[in-house]
Amino acid sequence: MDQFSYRDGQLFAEQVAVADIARDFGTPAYVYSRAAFENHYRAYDEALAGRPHLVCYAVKANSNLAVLNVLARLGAGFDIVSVGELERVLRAGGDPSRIVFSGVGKQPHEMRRALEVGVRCFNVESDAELDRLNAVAGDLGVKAPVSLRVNPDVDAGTHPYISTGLKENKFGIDITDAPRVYARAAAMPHLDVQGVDCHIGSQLTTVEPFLDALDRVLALVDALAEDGITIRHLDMGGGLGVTYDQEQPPSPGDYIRAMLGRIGDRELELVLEPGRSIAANAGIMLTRVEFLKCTEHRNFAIIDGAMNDMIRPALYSAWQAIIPVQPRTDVAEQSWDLVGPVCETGDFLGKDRRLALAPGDLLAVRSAGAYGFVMSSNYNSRNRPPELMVDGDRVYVVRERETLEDQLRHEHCLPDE
Ligand SMILES: Cc1ncc(COP(=O)(O)O)c(C=O)c1O
Ligand SMILES: N[C@@H](CCCC[NH3+])C(=O)O
Repeated sequence: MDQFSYRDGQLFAEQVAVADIARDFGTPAYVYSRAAFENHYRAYDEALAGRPHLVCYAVKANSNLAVLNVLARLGAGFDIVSVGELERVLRAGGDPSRIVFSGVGKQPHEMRRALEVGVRCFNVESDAELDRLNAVAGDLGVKAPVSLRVNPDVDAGTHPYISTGLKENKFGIDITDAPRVYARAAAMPHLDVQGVDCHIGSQLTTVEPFLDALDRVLALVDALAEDGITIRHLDMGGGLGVTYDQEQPPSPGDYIRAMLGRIGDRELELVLEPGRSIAANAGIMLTRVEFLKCTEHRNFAIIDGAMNDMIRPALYSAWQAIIPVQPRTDVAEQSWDLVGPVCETGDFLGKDRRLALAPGDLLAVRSAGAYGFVMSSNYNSRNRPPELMVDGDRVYVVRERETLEDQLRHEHCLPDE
């Protein structure tokens, strides 16, 4: 069920009129739905009920403490890529034994902290990282639980910037080289080989690339068993896409059932790292029209949200739906480019959108819960927007709007001569 829908001619977030949120908290602003986060997480957890599994929400998609806390309360695991994400999960009440640590460039201090708190597993991406982890674990006198992230060389059929499972990508260990690296890992005194991991890309809208990758990974698991290396868990990463426009990705249930069919009766715990499919459609970004500027060539609606607030359109030419909060019928629909105040031609949130607009109108950029606020910046010295979470008929400020003082706090002029 969509938690952002029209009622009585205006957009609601759960039980709250979005226009009231704009009145009370200003724009631009990110608005999340607690129920949407919960429903999206449960779709994974329920499809895996009855067999060993761990759904590790990919923190990078939206790392707000309230989001992590809502998911932690449901018993979620977490996929992290930095010690910063680790500390966020811990502060939000996440269970360290349900955390997997991914990422190509883990620092020794990050490994140490993760070992101290007892994360579930490190997803290791290179020989050199194995050596580093073995040394750090040795210093602490512990054994580090390890999975190798393999690169299965499959085409995820997604945007090149968010495809990660091809040979030419920086991620993972070439699957053909994996048996050698597993043998090395198994011989290291401070490592405990537990699993295999792969993540082939993001915003995948069909199951075939996942199944191609899975077939290759299962062949590896079977070959390792013959070499005496037992793999206990299989982490298939994240990557399931969402509907931004007309895409029709499989539901988490269909995607999971397809994978379980291939896994068959192998005794493997299934670990998943969904980010976008839990967070994207649990949020909108609210923005207001400042000016309408029509030229001979284009119609620009200049809005108060910009590329610094949401960079996906500028970075990937990503398309996200932009809808009126209070649709109007007193002016004609026209084609508008929705552009922000930042001094870049690439500062747009949408182009050629058919909308009936007047200055002061509120717009909602949909599917903004993932890779939205987390990728925001202070470019042009703009304060980042607040994050608000709706829960039923209540709205909570889960991150305050930044102030100029927040931005300047860490900067210093040179001392006087
Ligand atoms: C290792 C890893 N796991 C999980 C994710 C989450 O992916 P998504 O948001 O597409 O589910 C990513 C990002 O693509 C990733 O790099
Ligand atoms: N940030 C990207 C996805 C990257 C996925 C992270 N591995 C997006 O907005 O689509």
